[in-house]
Amino acid sequence: MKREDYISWDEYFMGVAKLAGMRSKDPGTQVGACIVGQDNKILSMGYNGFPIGCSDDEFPWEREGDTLKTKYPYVTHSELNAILNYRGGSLAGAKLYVTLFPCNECAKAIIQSGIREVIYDCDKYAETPSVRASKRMFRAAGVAYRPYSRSGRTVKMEL
Ligand SMILES: O=c1[nH]c(=O)n([C@H]2C[C@H](O)[C@@H](COP(=O)(O)O)O2)cc1CO
Ligand SMILES: [Zn+2]
Repeated sequence: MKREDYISWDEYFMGVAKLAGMRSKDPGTQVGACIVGQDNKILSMGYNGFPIGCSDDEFPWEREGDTLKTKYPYVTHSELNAILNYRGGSLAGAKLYVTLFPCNECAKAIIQSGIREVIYDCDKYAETPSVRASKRMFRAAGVAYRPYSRSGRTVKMEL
């Protein structure tokens, strides 16, 4: 008889997104994303980090101060990295699992890439103009978004 305590699709894909986020060097917020095709096959993953060639040890991870001395102008968001990492063709009809609600810049890339559903975990920036703009664009473009429903399952892995 088959096992009954296997993880659900949602746990699997959000788990993969979380694991991707664990690669982030950002001391503030680590974000992970996982793009899934309509057939439940993983197409791409990403996390927030500096572009190729922009050293994690030379570019700043600061949140505050002179803009050019903060991470914000340089960091690539997890969602954009996941979209750009995909080299297989079209993402039309795909789903995006992401640990943090996408900002307005990622929302534009999500819509334009043809992703049709966003499943997010944390929404700590919900009241910011950026996230409010994302939701407005998603609604207008017909991109569905829903909060990930945590199962409460904890997974321990020896790595
Ligand atoms: O959607 C997102 N995706 C994403 O990867 N990020 C990244 C950019 C930064 O590296 C970090 C946010 O940092 P902070 O919370 O310290 O402002 O998360 C931030 C957002 C904002 O919603
Ligand atoms: Zn973003």
